[in-house]
Amino acid sequence: MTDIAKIMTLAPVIPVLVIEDAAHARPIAEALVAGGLRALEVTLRTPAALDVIREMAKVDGAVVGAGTVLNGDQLDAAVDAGARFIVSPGLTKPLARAAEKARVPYLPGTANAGDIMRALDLGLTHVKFFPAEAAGGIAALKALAAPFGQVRFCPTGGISAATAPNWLAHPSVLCVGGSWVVPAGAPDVARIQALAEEAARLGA
Ligand SMILES: O=C(O)C(=O)C[C@H](O)[C@H](O)COP(=O)(O)O
Repeated sequence: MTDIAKIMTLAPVIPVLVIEDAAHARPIAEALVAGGLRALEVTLRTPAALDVIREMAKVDGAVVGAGTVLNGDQLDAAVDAGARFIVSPGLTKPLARAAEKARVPYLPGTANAGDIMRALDLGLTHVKFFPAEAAGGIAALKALAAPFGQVRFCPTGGISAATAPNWLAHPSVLCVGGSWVVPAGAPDVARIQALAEEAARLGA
């Protein structure tokens, strides 16, 4: 199983996907991969999410993960559906243990020094910084990165194509996450591919 560092370095941006209709899954994943984004985070926020993971997992080049995973049952369901990595908005010990048991790469959300220390206690050095803008923005990330030199971040939450380069410029940031690459509603695959191409060039 690929480790989370490899997944975080496949591209500068992990698109965060909220997809209502499993019929949209494959065309969206194909457009994202064609645009250069391979790690795709399907949030478990819609009833279709597990079917979306199943469909996207069939797309060549896509490395499909599950986001908004809140507990071990959801983690197991996502892995059964084909998720190859797991993302959560926060960090709990039971979820970290479930990821370890399932041997699936796991990116937990952290927002402050205590969260990061709990992640380190659990052997997790690669974390999300969420909600990135609301939790203090780049100034907060810089302050947190100083005492945690070994930690690598994926800031997510409130980031756009315009602000992503500022985050990616920080040496502790391997990638950013964001929902801007796939606008809500019926998919416009040409537009999604163009947004993915732009995102794939960020930080280059
Ligand atoms: O729930 C999770 O596991 C998450 O990953 C949270 C998402 O990353 C953010 O909600 C995306 O934030 P926006 O790009 O501002 O829409």
